[in-house]
Amino acid sequence: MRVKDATILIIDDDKDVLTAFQLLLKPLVKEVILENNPNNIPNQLKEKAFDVIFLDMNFNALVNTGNEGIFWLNKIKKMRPEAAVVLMTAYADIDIAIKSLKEGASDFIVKPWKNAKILEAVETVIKSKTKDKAPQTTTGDEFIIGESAEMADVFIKIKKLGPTDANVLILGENGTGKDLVARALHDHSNRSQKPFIKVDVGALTPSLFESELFGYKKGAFTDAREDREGRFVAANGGTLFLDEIGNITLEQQARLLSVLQNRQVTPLGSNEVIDLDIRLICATNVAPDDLADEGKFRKDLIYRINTVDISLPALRNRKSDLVLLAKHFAAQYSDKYNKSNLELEKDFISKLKNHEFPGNVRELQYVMERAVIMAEGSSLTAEDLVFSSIERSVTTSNESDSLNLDDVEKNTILKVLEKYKGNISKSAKELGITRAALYRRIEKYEI
Ligand SMILES: Nc1ncnc2c1ncn2[C@@H]1O[C@H](COP(=O)(O)OP(=O)(O)OP(=O)(O)O)[C@@H](O)[C@H]1O
Repeated sequence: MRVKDATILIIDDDKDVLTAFQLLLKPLVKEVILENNPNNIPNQLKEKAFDVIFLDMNFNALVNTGNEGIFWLNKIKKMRPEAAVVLMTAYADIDIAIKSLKEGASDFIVKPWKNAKILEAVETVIKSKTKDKAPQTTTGDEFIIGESAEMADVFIKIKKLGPTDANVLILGENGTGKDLVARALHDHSNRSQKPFIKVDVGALTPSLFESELFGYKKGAFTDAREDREGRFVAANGGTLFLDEIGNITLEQQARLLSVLQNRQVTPLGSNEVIDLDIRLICATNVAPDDLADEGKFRKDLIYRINTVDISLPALRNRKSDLVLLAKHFAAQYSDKYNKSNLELEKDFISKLKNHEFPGNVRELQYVMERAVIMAEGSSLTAEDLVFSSIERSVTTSNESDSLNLDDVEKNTILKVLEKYKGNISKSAKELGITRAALYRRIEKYEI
């Protein structure tokens, strides 16, 4: 469909906004309908099919929760699922706006907006409506590969959140691409020309935590032979990426919180207070449920670092990306090792799909590098695909070709052991057998 054939509904209780929309869109589209009372939305929808609906998030100036926008969004999607809804939001409500994308909104624009942004939103949603039925092949960032619906969601968030200064918490298992996403957020921000500083806070000892992050003055402690700038100050003007944030002690959390609250840091042994202007991105492989455990993690810190979160899906939960990524790495390593671009044979792909990839994309990357190095012929066959004992193949029983009972039992045990990271008690409980019975089977199957 073309923009000039579009029928557009604008819902906002501010008459000036409605007039501005009308002046802008009327000459460009088929019809613009204005509505200043959200309670009339059902009637409007009964009368006409709209292609695009611009919906204000807050109608009552006194209650700025944005929930009213979500309420009306749900109503519209129920009555007219085919209509593309673009939410209009204040900057402070950006996290609610992001949530609205999950609830079915097609896009959102942040107030105050430029006319170009509105036109861009109309064009984008009309374009995506036109190719709605085509398979999704979004590759949001040049280096982040993925065409699954889960990754499309991630790309939208990178694009939307990048230019804001919102604190982002990236969640995901090891090797799912948290580093890449942090970098992409920085690259999409206005700070992209400024420093991007990464600190693996989970790996810092208690004494290093302070000196590394806050810096120190010469003589502040025995080994402080000269002044050293902390990572907070190094990131000033740019982005600070704190990785493995779920692994720091409660005491370290308190120190971090006070810096983030005050937006100031004092190097060890110094009286000088340094103002900070940083965008904070944090990442963790700790599951959200565990982060909610107040014995391990301060709620106030979680709130501060997590204006919005981005969850990266495990590779085993987005099999449609698996082959795409495997081909990408095959090409990359064929190039690196001066081999002609190695194709993936069918048996290679099916072996790949039967693996659980507990190490996610990083594991796939290693496996592909090894396969390319070992390959003899002009294509990759199942024989070239070797999972090391660390990344042991955990073939799910229902995906396995074998219906042999022993194989099924062995695979189930492997899967459960993997799930509980080798914890015998928890695994035995899940399998419904005693610890001794589990040990006997581990011995029997040489696990
Ligand atoms: N979607 C993707 N497209 C291309 N490469 C990817 C993708 N996801 C991850 N990778 C690659 O996989 C490797 C691991 O990614 P990354 O270091 O970002 O993961 P991580 O979640 O930060 O891991 P960890 O929790 O262990 O730090 C990197 O080499 C990265 O380039």
